[in-house]
Amino acid sequence: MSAAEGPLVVGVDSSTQSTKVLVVDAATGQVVASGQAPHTVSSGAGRESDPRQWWDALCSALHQCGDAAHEAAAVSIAGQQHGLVTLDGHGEPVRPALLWNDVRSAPQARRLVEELGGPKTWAERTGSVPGASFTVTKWAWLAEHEPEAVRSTAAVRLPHDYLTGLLTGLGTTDRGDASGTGWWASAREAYDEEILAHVGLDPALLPRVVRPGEVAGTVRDSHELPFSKGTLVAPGTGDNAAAALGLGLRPGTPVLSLGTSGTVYAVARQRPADPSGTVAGFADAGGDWLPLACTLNCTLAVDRVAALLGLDREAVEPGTDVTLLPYLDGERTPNLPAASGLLYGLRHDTTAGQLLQAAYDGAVHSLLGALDLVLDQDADRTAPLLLIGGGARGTAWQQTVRRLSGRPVQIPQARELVALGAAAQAAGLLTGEDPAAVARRWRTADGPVLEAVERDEETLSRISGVLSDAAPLLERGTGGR
Ligand SMILES: Nc1ncnc2c1ncn2[C@@H]1O[C@H](COP(=O)(O)OP(=O)(O)O)[C@@H](O)[C@H]1O
Ligand SMILES: O=C(CO)[C@@H](O)[C@H](O)COP(=O)(O)O
Repeated sequence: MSAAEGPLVVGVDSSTQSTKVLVVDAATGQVVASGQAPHTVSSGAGRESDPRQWWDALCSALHQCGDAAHEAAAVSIAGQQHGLVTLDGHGEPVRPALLWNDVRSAPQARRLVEELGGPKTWAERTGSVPGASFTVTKWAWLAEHEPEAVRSTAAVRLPHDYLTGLLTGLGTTDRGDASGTGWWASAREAYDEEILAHVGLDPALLPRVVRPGEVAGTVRDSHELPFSKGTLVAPGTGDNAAAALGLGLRPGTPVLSLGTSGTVYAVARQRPADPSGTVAGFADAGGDWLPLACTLNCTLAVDRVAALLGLDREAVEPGTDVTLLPYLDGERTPNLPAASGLLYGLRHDTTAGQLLQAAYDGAVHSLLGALDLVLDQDADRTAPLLLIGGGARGTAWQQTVRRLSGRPVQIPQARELVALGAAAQAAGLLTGEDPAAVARRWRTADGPVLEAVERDEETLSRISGVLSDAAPLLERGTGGR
């Protein structure tokens, strides 16, 4: 037996690049064991992953935790948002999942927005104007390009629903992840039958939306997993909503997450409805909301630029006039799905380190541009930005965010806040507490605060200028996609 004070809980983050598992002492928040296993994502025109690989990665990461997972009393799965998982009558994937960063459904997104009343109507109805990341546009793309796959589909799931379903044998989701589909009416907190009918998706194929604090099921007999039979399974949620739980976030505190995606968000009491489409009006995993803006190009894009230059990711040099818009995967914020990377202002004396700094600046510019739109009128605009995600460990990321935001930046010492948020949700099932209160009790957000420095307005306006002058090129794309 472990020397834990309380029952053990398991939190899972099944994100784009890997699965991370934490076994946590519910009494103290101490991480007693952890595991991680990678995923592969297709390259080329689309971004797809085989859902069975997420399950294998989960099994592998859990086994790395040894006996601790076997002792756990509850588990919760958080996952990358939006991905379209199509299952056949035997629960097997019909085809690989279409991921959040696959921009092939941009034409379907434009068409759906037009056909069903325009951006304002969509924002009022679902909280968001769906872009290519949203599940509804991926379903529309599939119906157009692979109608036989649609005909073979007996169940539609999001990544976290798929894994939760394999644990429990039941089809469930939660309000946080459901709000990223584009077929969940945020005003009514129910599936939107009219939108579903419009895209030809039978609501019977969708999972039941489990309420916050409700048990989604129990772990069924599985020789593959180190869980005990009967371990409670929490609703789970999307990864950003889980990180909000994991930070014990209170309304109005801004978070900037640097991972495969870049995201900026806050918890809000008011239901968001941004007709510009920049802010997605997600529900959080409790009873509140999670206005959020997301970029497709964050740590991977900057790491790619570093690799092209043959530099370590920290080898930045200051003093650049070069602008690099790192839209290697197309972009979502700003909404430029056909865009590719753009370099402007190169001179004989530009150094490789300056080019790398320009990539960081370009990635952070997009996120900070959306920050004011994410925060509502009650937010404290001088409060520290909480910096999380794999990139938050990098000095170049920390200093770029600090310089371009002009705000204090707090770096929580706890790592893996998505998995910690899932663990807090699992702990809440056992203790009856609000999961965000559990995370506050665990002091997950504690960490050093970097003082504010003067905001680098010159760089911000130079990037904004290039972005607006290059708009026709970026909108048109290179034709390669
Ligand atoms: N020490 C570090 N400094 C800067 N970046 C880092 C560091 N460690 C990891 N990263 C970045 O973190 C990214 C992964 O972040 P993570 O939040 O785990 O991603 P995701 O959850 O989207 O899979 C990697 O792409 C890598 O660039
Ligand atoms: O699409 C979004 C948010 O709307 C992304 O944030 C995904 O949820 C993927 O997350 P990571 O794998 O980067 O954590």
